Amino acid sequence: MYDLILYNIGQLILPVFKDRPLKGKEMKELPLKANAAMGIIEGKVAWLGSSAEAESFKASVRIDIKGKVVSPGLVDPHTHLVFAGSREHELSLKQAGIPYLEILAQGGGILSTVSATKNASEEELLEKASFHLERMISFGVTTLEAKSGYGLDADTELKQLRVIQLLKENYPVSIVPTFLGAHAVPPEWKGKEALFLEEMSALFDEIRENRLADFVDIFCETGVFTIEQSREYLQIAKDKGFGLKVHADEIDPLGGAELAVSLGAASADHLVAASNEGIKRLAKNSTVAVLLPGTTFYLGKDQFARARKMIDEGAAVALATDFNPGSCVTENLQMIMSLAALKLKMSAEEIWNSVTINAAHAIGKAKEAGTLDIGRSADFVIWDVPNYQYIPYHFGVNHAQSVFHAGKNLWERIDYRGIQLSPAR
Ligand SMILES: N=CN[C@@H](CCC(=O)O)C(=O)O
Ligand SMILES: [Zn+2]
Repeated sequence: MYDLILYNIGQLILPVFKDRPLKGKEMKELPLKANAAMGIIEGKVAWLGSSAEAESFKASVRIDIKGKVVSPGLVDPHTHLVFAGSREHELSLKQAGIPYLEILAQGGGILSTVSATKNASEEELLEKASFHLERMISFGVTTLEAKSGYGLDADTELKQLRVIQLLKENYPVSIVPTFLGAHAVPPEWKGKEALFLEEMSALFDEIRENRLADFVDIFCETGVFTIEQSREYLQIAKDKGFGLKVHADEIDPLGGAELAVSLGAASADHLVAASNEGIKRLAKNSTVAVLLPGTTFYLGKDQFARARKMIDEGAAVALATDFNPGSCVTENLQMIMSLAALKLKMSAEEIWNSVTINAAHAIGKAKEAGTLDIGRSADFVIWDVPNYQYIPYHFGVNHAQSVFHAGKNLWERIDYRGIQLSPAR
């Protein structure tokens, strides 16, 4: 007796799980089951087969998918979910051509969100993050990463990490916390970056003991932290048992990709300016290149990350929203899938692998998330589309019909109910 049977699935998307991310040509393989059915017991996938076979099975609930698409729950491996305030005033600065790093250097950008976040209570941060998280879920996300990084002092960083813990307790989705205390240099620490990093690394033990973060990340960029500062900081984190992530080569080609690979980081993120050498090293290793085309789009740039070169040379690529209040203000991972098709020239198969299994590898969750198989958590999305290629193709809207985590329905689209017009007079 199944708790739930889905039948008449037009295309069931089943990305391949390996003990490392899919690389290069492997990313073109996207196994699909046609006329499929899936049985769920106690929140786990208990059976996968054909719709015809499922007809005789007993189940508490049966859902007719009507030939549409079912995929694993999407995985968003790079978000800055917890912050206060918003920065719409920066739009006109951007339109006036003031670069992102210049706004930051003038004390705006990340630093203006830092002031707002310092002044917000834990409850206020939780309420705002919950709002954004619910939106992410509505777009089909059931596993995500969430970073701190808008505190840049012990109290506020820990406050953000505690809010991520509360989100984990409040929502039946999987959230992977990352400590990004090294997100910017606070004005009072300008010129004393190494000392500031010591201050942040002094928090590692407390964070580890209280299981407040799985990963440590750093913004390695011109005017923020150098390669050498980043290497030293991340090495300490690694020695303490954290997984590593790097905001790498977003704007200038500093060698962040090379750094991430040399430290065995789980991911190098952004990579818009990654060098040929950096791409070569990614291709030879399993550090996932987490690409954020929404950020390039939102910053109004023409030069996108060289995803084609990365994949063609054999690297593992994942995609994320980078949801944050300054450089990419969207919770919509489906929109990122469209940008990946249009701006990164990725195929639909590569895109799906990038928001499922490879995204899960980038945050250490590939054994639990990113594909569907017997014994795995039943995290899946029912999509109101005729085929998997349709989602990147029809952009800017929400194609999710129902979102499930561990067999539980988290979100359901409300259909158009019609408007009662008063009779014409
Ligand atoms: N580049 C650094 N950090 C974020 C942006 C954060 C912000 O602007 O508030 C990013 O990944 O894009
Ligand atoms: Zn980021």
